[in-house]
Amino acid sequence: MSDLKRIAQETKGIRKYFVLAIVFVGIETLFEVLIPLIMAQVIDQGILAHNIKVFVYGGVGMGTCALLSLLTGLLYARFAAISSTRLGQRLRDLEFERIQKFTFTNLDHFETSGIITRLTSDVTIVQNAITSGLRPMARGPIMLVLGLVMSFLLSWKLSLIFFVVSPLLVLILVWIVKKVSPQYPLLQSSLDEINRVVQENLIAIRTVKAFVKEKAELQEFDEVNAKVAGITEKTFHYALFNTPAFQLCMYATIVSIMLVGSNMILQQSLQVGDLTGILSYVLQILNSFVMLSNVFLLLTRSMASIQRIAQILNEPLQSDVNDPVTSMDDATIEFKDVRFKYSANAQEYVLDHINARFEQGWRIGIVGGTGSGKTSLVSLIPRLYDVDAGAVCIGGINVKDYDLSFLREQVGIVLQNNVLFSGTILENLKWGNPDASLEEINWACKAACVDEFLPRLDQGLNMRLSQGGTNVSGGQRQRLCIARALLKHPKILIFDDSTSAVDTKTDCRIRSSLAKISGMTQIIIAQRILSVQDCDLIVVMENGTIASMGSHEQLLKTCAIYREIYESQQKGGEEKHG
Ligand SMILES: Nc1ncnc2c1ncn2[C@@H]1O[C@H](COP(=O)(O)OP(=O)(O)OP(=O)(O)O)[C@@H](O)[C@H]1O
Repeated sequence: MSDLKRIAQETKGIRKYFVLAIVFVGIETLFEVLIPLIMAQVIDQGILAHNIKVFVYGGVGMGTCALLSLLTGLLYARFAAISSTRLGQRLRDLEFERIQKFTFTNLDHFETSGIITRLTSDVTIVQNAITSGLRPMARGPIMLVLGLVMSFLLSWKLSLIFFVVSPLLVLILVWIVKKVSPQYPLLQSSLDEINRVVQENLIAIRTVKAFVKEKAELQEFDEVNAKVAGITEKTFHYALFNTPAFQLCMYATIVSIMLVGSNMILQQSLQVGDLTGILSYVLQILNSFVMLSNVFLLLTRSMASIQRIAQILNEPLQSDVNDPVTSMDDATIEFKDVRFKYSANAQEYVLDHINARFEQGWRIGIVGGTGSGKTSLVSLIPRLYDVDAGAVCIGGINVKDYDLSFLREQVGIVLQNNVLFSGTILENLKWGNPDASLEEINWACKAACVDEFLPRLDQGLNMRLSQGGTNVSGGQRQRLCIARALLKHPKILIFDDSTSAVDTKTDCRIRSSLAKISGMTQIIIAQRILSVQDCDLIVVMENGTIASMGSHEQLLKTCAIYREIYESQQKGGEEKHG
């Protein structure tokens, strides 16, 4: 219920359409319910009593009711469509806005496929609940109550039959709802799974083809597809009982009313018109039960989706401090006894007791084995993740005290697997700084060695990149990402193994251009010692701790791990050249 409240809070401006839709469907139902009552009068006091006046007035009355019912029905449909469309738009906006504020920790709580389902299918289900559910939800109770009142007015004795049949129908409907409702969350999570398989396959389609894994992929898809079909079948298997249950009860009631009613007509305690009227109300009353059970099913399905949408809207974000710092005079970075792990339940810290100081304008190299914590360490600087203990400070101020957007503007990061977006190369570069002049763009392209391959590309800066930038090589992509980050003119620039796909000569050229940029604190994570050996400080990571720090020469003398990496790379280099 709190999830429903959460969504309801966000429906300002839409509620009036929602209320209007309910009001019009209510009026539509009232007119519809009046028709059998007038019909009973027309038969008894018009046709059977040969009173032409009652017949004509009754006919006009029924026609007017039908016309007004049609008109209000149309108005209902319009307002229901507006509420549903706008609610869908609002929910997608809210979710997307929230996701943009997510940190990596938040993102770790969701699968990408689950986020996509929550933005698409779950929103559609909530919208469907309005378009298909609002009408029966309003009509059901009105028809039920008015139908009962009217049939009691016509003949209370005959109407007692409803009290025998209705509980039976209610029991069947409750059983169906109970069986079906637990299936809906399962159905939505199985849709997540199908999205995941399709998404992974499409993203890694080149790898799939290179490993000739099409069959295995097809099999995995078939399995999740069959799972979705299985759950859907199970869900609708129970839901299908609705119609036969309704028909059974309806025919049982009609037969009983006909039997008792015709007896009453014979004994002259009931008129033919009243019996016809009651028979129409039988249909209305039982129909309203089925409508209500369908609404229940729709609501349970949309409640499952509302809960999933609310998970995104309620995901706790990194809190901004009250008076956030929005200036950075000094880009010196300090790690003060930092401890960090990705999950609160994890046994061991990924980073443990990290103490280090990187002076402003320094170039800091970070090396270490895979999984030693290099990426995790630099992720704490722009608060992609937050420390569990200790503090990361920039210019003596805790990163948590900075305005988050400001902090991230000051810290550029070129990730290991940075991606480009569909659009031209120029648009991609300007993503780093929309106001960048052509002069600045040329400077960044030169520094990142993009100028080496740009003239060879079709249309140069205006070449269109495909989604993810897959129509340029890995090394070219990395260089474009570096140029993009340079255009941001950050105070701190982090390169996370971002020249791994670039040849050694180009890597060397990029490094020497970067060395010329003064005042910017640069952190370079690299596998190759060659990429960091001229740095002011080199940090050697091992199992989440700093094994050693110093210059290249110092580390060669004092750090066995560093020496080992260096020597193995020297040997590799010699063997290659030999
Ligand atoms: N999002 C994550 N969730 C849980 N554990 C993670 C996550 N990212 C990394 N880890 C774990 O944290 C540890 C450190 O990973 P990290 O990526 O910082 O290492 P690294 O030194 O940068 O490795 P590499 O050189 O391979 O990139 C590893 O054991 C890794 O499995």
